[in-house]
Amino acid sequence: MREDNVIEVRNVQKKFGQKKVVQDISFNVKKGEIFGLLGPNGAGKTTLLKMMTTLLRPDEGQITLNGFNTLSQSRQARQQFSVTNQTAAIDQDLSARDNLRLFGRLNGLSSQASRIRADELLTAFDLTQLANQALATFSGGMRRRLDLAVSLVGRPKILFLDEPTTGLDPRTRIQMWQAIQALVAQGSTVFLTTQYLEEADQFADHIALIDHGQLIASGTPNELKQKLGGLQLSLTVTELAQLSQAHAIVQDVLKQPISVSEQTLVSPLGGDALPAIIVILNQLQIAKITVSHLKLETPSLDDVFLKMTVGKN
Ligand SMILES: Nc1ncnc2c1ncn2[C@@H]1O[C@H](COP(=O)(O)OP(=O)(O)OP(=O)(O)O)[C@@H](O)[C@H]1O
Repeated sequence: MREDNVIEVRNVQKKFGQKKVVQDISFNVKKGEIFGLLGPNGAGKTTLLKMMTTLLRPDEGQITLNGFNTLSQSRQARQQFSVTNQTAAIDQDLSARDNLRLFGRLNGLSSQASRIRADELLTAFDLTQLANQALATFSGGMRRRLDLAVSLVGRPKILFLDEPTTGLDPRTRIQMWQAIQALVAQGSTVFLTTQYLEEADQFADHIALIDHGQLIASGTPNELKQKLGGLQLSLTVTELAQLSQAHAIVQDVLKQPISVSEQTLVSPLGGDALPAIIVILNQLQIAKITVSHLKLETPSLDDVFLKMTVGKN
């Protein structure tokens, strides 16, 4: 294992019956990273996460957590991480504070240390006012916050999160991300699955995109966007009647596929972007085509996701 690889996934495969749900997937997660696993519904994210957290056996391949093999050293491997969505472990009849203290004790903290940790987490997750209420009275969002707080009690070296922000209101989402970033700042590594590309773009250091159980792309958000050809030109014509003429000019200069939405043309720019833009603007001027909006932009992760998974599901 390389020193800075906290998680190594090597040629992992899983079948359910005849269906190959995870097909020969390999990647590494480095210490202190937020690593996002993205993929459409049914891509195999949860299955992979279950194998990484020792809940499911891979048919082939191996996974190590801090160097411990999840099959042959499962006990040590389990000591390396915490995982959310284990709400079953939280006691409904106890208050939020008592649950956090109990988990502190179960994590080997002294009575005093678990009281202090519980209070820290209640504050971090804005649960102080509800701290003494029984969980049965909590809303879904409050439960999720407590669930994450509970998984942070022991300051895990690795934290696995399955769709941590799905269904949360914007304020709670921000709190979740702040808590995740605080944990990473203290040296932990976070592996999460998400459907929210803009969140992955903003917060993940590294992203793996899977589809039909296969790894189809992996890299930093910027690297993935570069795979789509880097910068793209977005140009809006003032008159709809001039759209097809503008389309022909852009097509002629860039020789790239152009997508059209209302009066806007979007096309990837090649390596020599600036001269191409100058030529386009000159030709538009000669043709007396007026432009209301001109923008150079990097593609979004949405574009990457759609391009790489489109038509395959
Ligand atoms: N225990 C199981 N037995 C049979 N098939 C299963 C089992 N668990 C998952 N599958 C199938 O494996 C495929 C991948 O499922 P998985 O839950 O890993 O996907 P996912 O990427 O997490 O999807 P989602 O985003 O919808 O949660 C799906 O086709 C699912 O129906």
